[in-house]
Amino acid sequence: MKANRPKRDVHPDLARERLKCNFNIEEVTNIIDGGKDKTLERKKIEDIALNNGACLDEIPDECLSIKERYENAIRKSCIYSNIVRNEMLEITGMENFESPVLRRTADAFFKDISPFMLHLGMFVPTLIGQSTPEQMAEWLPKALDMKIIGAYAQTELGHGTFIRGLETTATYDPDKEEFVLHSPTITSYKWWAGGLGKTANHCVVMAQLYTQGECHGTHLFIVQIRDLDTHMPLPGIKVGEIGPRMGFSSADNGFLGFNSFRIPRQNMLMKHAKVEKDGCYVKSAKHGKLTYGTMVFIRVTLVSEMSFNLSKAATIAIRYSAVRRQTELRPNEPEPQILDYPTQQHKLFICIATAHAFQLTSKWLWDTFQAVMADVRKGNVDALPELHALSSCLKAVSTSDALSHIEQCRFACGGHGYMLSSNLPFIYSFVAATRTYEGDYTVLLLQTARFLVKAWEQAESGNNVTPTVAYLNRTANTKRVVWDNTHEGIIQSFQAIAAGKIGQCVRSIRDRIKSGMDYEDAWLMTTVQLVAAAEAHCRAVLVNTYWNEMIRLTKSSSANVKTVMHQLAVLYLMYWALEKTGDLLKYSSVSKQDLDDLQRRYEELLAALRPNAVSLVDAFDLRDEILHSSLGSYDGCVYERLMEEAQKSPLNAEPVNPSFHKYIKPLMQGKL
Ligand SMILES: CC/C=C\C/C=C\C/C=C\C/C=C/C(=O)SCCNC(=O)CCNC(=O)[C@H](O)C(C)(C)COP(=O)(O)OP(=O)(O)OC[C@H]1O[C@@H](n2cnc3c(N)ncnc32)[C@H](O)[C@@H]1OP(=O)(O)O
Ligand SMILES: Cc1cc2nc3c(=O)[nH]c(=O)nc-3n(C[C@H](O)[C@H](O)[C@H](O)COP(=O)(O)OP(=O)(O)OC[C@H]3O[C@@H](n4cnc5c(N)ncnc54)[C@H](O)[C@@H]3O)c2cc1C
Repeated sequence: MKANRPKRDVHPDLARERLKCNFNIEEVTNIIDGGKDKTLERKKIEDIALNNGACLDEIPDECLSIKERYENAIRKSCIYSNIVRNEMLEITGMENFESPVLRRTADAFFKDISPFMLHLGMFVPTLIGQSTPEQMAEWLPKALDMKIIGAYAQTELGHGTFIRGLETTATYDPDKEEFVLHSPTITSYKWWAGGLGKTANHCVVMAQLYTQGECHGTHLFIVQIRDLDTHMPLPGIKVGEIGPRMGFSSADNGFLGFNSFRIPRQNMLMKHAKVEKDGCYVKSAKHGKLTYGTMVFIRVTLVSEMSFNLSKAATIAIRYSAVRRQTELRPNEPEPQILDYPTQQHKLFICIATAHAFQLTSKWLWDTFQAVMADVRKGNVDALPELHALSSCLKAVSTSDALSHIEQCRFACGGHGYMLSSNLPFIYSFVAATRTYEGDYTVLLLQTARFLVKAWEQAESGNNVTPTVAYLNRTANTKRVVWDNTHEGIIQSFQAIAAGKIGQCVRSIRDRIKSGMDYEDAWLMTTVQLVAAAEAHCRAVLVNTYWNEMIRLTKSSSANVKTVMHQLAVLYLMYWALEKTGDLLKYSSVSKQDLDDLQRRYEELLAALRPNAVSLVDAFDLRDEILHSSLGSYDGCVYERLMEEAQKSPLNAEPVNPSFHKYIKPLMQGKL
């Protein structure tokens, strides 16, 4: 199914915007991609995948029934997997099957999500992270070659957050050297796993391991659930799709129940613990939570995923705002482009800056993750708690911020932003799920808070703490930081806010314990503050990392690229300082006058960035096929595209809908 898009001239307003650009767009693209080579590789891969037009649908996905949409998604997934397998991995290298380029290119095929996403996204990473070398040799080639298709079935109907509360059991039978998987209650049914409902023939299952009459907690198992030839569920397996959702419409999220279903002993993923033939349980992991490794990996990758989604939304909203004109400023003058309104700039320029902040931070987080995992492979797990705390809060805050900024982008496009053809509702509903999956926002911030409270106590007693909380050594015992409106001063203020809030949590917990509460209740009563403290810590990490990375990556850039990248980072610092004025007043010496000055400088910065706005989103280099937007295409022919998309509505296929004769006419004639 191919559809040709008419080639149009660029809208004159957008053409004029591009003439105003005063920096080298390609240099900024290279910084975002991680280097010139990476940009070239990405473009090459995008050309291979997209130049034959295989991804274009004649009928928009949203106009299809649930079944048609799923079938179309499978059709495209197969085309796309073939391209990935035969052509793209040749360029990235097999080991880079998780490359962001593949993820980005996939968006040209799927407005929503591919049913295969969780196969490459979670099933394969779990095999890599949780298998012994023998298991990896057995399963990984089949998975990478799409000979088996997998899902990640952890969450149950009754429990998602509290993994230790999962109810599915895997009981070892030494006589047959098999595990018996069982779902003892309705709440123990696996629920949510992407691709599980109709697509997968295998899945990774998290279950409570019982052997020799003892429960050893949750472990991971690889389970074949469907016949490879007929695709029928195997006897003892009950599997299906969970029903319509807010988004993820083509991901066939599934349910799964086991009725004493047997799998070979070798199907327990045994990298960190194993069950011997005789049923003896042997733990090799140096850290009890290494079986949660896939979740940490995905949390890390989600930060760059948020940058990507935000860059799409910002590109759509800014190009549209350059073309859209509304309201006379003065009588008889032309209506201004809505991008000229400072309120519109306030909504949108932070989205560009945040996409940069997340992208630069994600690269740093990825390097940190790789370094910690290298240590873990050598048996050193010392840095795992810090990585868990860091990945938890960055996942929580990046998904939450991306979500609210994407909604701002939709607001910024007025009524047309509400159209599915703008793609903003799809981007929003996709990102809405990220705030919940892979660990809910509140739950993950509370994990970070546990780490912060311990770090604060260490710093309070004069001990050195780990790098991301090193600011506590400086600020834990300080009352208020002296306000300084330079970038260093603002970063230090964020650190002071974080330290102040963590300290306040520690005092609240101690006061509550003194007044007779046990530790658990004192902690529980303090959780509202603990979430805020973890968020503040995350903001301190984000501003510091973004700034340092921006300086590092622009060292050899041209002067104007340095300036514009600098402006974006300063905008990010100022935006958040102004958002947190209450905290600044509490934890720094900032005055009303200082805040008024900051507000004025922020407004001047919006004006300074205005001429480069369109070029800054052009620098994200998102092809129209990836944007899927009537409002955001490179040529800016917004109204033509809206009209073109409207024609595709199935309701426009006939001049009179049959319901007129069946219902409306009888109603009009009083015959109903
Ligand atoms: C590139 C990707 C792009 C797109 C993706 C596209 C599509 C993907 C779509 C959907 C995929 C979705 C998949 C899923 O959602 S899979 C299911 C994910 N589920 C969760 O994330 C559940 C969240 N819950 C948890 O992680 C844990 O239950 C929780 C950490 C909240 C608590 O665990 P537990 O009860 O076992 O521990 P605690 O007693 O609270 O803590 C004990 C101790 O352990 C430390 N800890 C916990 N987790 C870890 C970890 N992962 N690593 C290291 N340490 C960990 C914790 O901090 C405690 O330490 P201490 O305070 O020192 O005692
Ligand atoms: C689109 C989508 C795709 C998914 N894909 C998969 C998948 O492929 N595989 C898979 O296994 N799972 C998947 N999930 C499940 C997902 O991981 C869980 O939904 C998520 O971890 C949240 O768990 P929950 O639904 O049990 O929420 P709950 O834990 O029930 O949360 C409900 C509310 O309670 C609050 N809460 C819970 N515990 C605490 C606490 N200790 N302290 C304070 N507040 C708390 C939360 O903040 C939240 O507000 C997916 C979910 C979605 C939405």
